Amino acid sequence: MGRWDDDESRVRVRPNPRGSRPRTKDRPKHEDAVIGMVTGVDRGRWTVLVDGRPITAMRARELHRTSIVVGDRVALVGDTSGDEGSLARIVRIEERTTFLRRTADDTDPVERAIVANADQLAIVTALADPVPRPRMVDRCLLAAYDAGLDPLLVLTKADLASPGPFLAGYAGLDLPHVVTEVTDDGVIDGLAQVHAALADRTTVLVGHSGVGKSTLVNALVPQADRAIGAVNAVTGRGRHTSTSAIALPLEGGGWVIDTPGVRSFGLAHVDPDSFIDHFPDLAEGTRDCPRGCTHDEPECALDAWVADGHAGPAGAARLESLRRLLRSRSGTVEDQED
Ligand SMILES: Nc1nc2c(ncn2[C@@H]2O[C@H](COP(=O)(O)OP(=O)(O)OP(=O)(O)O)[C@@H](O)[C@H]2O)c(=O)[nH]1
Ligand SMILES: [Zn+2]
Repeated sequence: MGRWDDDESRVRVRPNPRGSRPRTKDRPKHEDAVIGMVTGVDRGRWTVLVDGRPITAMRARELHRTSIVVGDRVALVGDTSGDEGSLARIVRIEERTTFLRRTADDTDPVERAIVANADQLAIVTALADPVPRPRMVDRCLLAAYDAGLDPLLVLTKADLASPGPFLAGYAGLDLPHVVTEVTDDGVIDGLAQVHAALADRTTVLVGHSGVGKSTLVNALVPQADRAIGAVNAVTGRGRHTSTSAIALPLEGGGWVIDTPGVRSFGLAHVDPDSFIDHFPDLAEGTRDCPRGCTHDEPECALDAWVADGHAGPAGAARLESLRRLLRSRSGTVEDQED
């Protein structure tokens, strides 16, 4: 895995793996609060959108170090005018429907919260230059399933390589995907399909450097600079100096959440016993496994099941991928591929 940027909130692992309990105890105190959505976070200041109006806010003392991330719905009190220099106070975080997070690596217990309330994870992968990394994609898929987000593959640079071979690796999964390429006149072919896949949804975009994610975000949200301007007015920092997530509104409805600092997902917060559930193309093959099978042991029934062709031609690679993730998670090997 690559290096990590630390510009995200850190939270300690909690016993509840879904871990997004709202704080309800101080609810009656703030009946006059207004509710907004967090669209950006930077150095202890949150940008919260209320009725289309960006408001700068700080975290109320009573929330202590509770992490508040992009996508969170929060209650604001104090100066909620959004006027220059004004500062509101976040006094409550509404219950989260989903919570995407990661750890720095597969054995590090410190979680980084990434995004709340998203419903889709778009894994942006170039078909060439840089070459696709199926293991990295598998890791993202696992993180998406675990967080309760629907995965979407966005395959870029189709002008350089055909999507067929890469998609064949996922034949057993029937993953939703869109394919794009920048044409000679600078237009993105496939952009309409991307728009359709994102419409009215809150989609987190992740991808390695150079896959064409910025190209895509700029095409999807041409007014991105203005939207980002709201954040800059608050922090005095430009987009390119910030590595934290930012939510951008899509014209027809829905949100795109760009995550410049996130290149991969450490999975220390995910129970290894649940990994197999996040490989739906393999899960069925565990019926004949011995009780308590880790699926990375000689008695595992998956080998025979995959060899019999039940998981299709991609089965062996997917099983290998599952096992590499399991070994990386247990700390026996480091996953060098991503
Ligand atoms: N051939 C080809 N090149 C593309 C395509 N999309 C983007 N690129 C190029 O790929 C390079 C990387 O694109 P970016 O959009 O900057 O990639 P990124 O994923 O945002 O990378 P970072 O900015 O490093 O995070 C640029 O030179 C783009 O012009 C495409 O569809 N085909
Ligand atoms: Zn097994």
